[in-house]
Amino acid sequence: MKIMTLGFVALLRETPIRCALMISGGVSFSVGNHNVRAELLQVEEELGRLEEQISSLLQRQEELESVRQALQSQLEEQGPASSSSSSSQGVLALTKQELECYDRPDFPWSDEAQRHLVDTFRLREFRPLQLRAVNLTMSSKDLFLVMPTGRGKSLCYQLPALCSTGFTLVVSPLVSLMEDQMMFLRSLEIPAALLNASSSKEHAKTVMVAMTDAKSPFRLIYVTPEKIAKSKLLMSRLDKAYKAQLLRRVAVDEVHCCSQWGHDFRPDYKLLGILKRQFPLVPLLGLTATATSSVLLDCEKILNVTRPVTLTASFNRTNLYYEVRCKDSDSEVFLNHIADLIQQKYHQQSGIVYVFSQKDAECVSEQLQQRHIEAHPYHAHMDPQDKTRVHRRWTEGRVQVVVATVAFGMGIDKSNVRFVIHHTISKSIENYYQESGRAGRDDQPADCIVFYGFADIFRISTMVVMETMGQQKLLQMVDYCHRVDRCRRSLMAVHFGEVWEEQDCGRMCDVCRGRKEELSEVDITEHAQQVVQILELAVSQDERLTPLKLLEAWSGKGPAKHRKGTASTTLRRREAEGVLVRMLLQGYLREDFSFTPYTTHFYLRLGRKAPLLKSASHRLSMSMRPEGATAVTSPSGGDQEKRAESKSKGPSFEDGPKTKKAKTRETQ
Ligand SMILES: Nc1ncnc2c1ncn2[C@H]1C[C@H](O)[C@@H](COP(=O)(O)OP(=O)(O)OP(=O)(O)O)O1
Repeated sequence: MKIMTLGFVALLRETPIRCALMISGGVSFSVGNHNVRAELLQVEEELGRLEEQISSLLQRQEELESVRQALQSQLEEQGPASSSSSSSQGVLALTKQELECYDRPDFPWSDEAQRHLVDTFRLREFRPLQLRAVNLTMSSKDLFLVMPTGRGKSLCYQLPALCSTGFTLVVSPLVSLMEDQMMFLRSLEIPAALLNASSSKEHAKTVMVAMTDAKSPFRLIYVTPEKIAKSKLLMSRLDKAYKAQLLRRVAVDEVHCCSQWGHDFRPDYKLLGILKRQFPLVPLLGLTATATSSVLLDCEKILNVTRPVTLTASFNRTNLYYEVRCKDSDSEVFLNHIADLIQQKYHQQSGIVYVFSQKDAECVSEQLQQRHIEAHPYHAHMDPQDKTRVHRRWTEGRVQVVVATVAFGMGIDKSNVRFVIHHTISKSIENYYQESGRAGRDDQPADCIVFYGFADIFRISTMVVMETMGQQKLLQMVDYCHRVDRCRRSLMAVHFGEVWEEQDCGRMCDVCRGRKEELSEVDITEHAQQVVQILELAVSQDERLTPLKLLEAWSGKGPAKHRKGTASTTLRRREAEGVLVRMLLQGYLREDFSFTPYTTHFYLRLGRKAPLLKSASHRLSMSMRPEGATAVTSPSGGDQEKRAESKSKGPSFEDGPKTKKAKTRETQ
């Protein structure tokens, strides 16, 4: 941020336009006899240049961040500090050496913990940070554990519960999540209980009595935050249990729900501070898959924990292969493509196909069934019993593919999912990370493939139009799909405040696997100028164009008035779409919406940077991979897979007679 501000001030000083900043903070333009349009163009040009400089400064900032991380880890090798173990207030709870002691297997409880890991949880070994977290909480330290979804946070309180007397109180935000956990614990024969608003009086009484009974079988008691906030009886039982030293640990799942800054704020989580106030000697373990340091700091205050140890696991899922494919506009061809993929590459393997809507879930699953794939739909409007049935049959391996909306999310914990295919892009990178992250929970290789289609951008855009930042987040997802010059992982990492270098990817994305020398930077200025002309014509006619109408006019089709005196393109459809997306991402185009009682319409309009294209010196380019140049394959890809692949690569200006013409024109 600092860099941006300084850069901005310096650039303002250089700005040649005559504008006087008024002391009141307003801006007065000394326009005089100048043509307003010319001056506006100059301002726009200057803004465009500024934006480019800001973007290169941001890139530099990113590079410096990565150098800083490298230097910090060098220091950590030599010295005592560790950023991932500090309390979120920046005061180190434990030094690096002290923390490393918690990886040792010689604590008094270590043998028992190892035995439970293997015999009770049927796992071979701890995943990174699990052992450390177990030892820290067993040593009565307050702990915040930030770990990506599916990495095994639950084990970090469930296993200690088995190695301790008394019980662990688990606060969880969703009854369905608690029920899943209960089912899981039951399958491992671990006695646990659940208290929520719909618990029967009899059941609640049994659980409350058990809290103060040293011989009670329950090792874990799950409650909703509402129950703690509203039930005096529960608090009095917990008080008694505390005094009898039977309340041994408190685990707050989804701890980010405490903070208003977190994305899932739950008002009742704000009241959980009472737990540490009433039971100061009981260690608290806060778990989350998504929390920035400011959110954690807020949680620390709300929960009344002082200087907890914070363990942060990397969000990089190294066993997942990320890939983007272009979606064929012919739905039959596209469906065949998905079906071929599932039949040839994931034969008898379990997977999920994420779709945009309930209708898509039903249609796509039906079409896959027609192609002899055992696929079933899953969406929010299904009967709960049907949902449970589909989920169960899929978990047991009797259904190969679930074709689902995002309703198929929380509580989905099948370990051997070998592929997650996105039939439509997600609405944000964070969403994509979560959804695709349901693959490969067993740490074995798995593929995450997203099919990227031009029209889908606008379908989703109208859906997220009301969400704060909805549009920006969607465009980041589009950027993730559109780019062919940057490692998919590195684009994702930014969203988790991490820096993953290409070596962290290990050639586990299509970009890193493709050959860099095949990429070409194509000048698309003239194409972009043609688009601007068409939109200017529309403005002069007081019309707005949808993306499809714009493409139509640009291809010399549709109503003549939309293309009067403008040039039509010789680009192929996919190439033309690529140019529009690039223009949208770069601010040469912008979105516009209109609302009717029944639907939301989406239009493309001239963006802030569009006037720059009037200047002869201004160029716009786009990185491209020639079609069919690289047969990228994911870990288990075969020959057939390569053939399917070459059909679906991104936009190209380089092959076929049509595009050669376009290329010649570009360089004129
Ligand atoms: N050490 C381990 N080795 C292999 N599998 C493990 C290990 N620890 C946990 N798992 C498995 C058990 C579950 O099937 C899966 C996810 O664990 P879970 O505790 O539900 O994740 P989580 O709590 O981090 O995810 P979420 O954020 O979705 O709740 O990982």
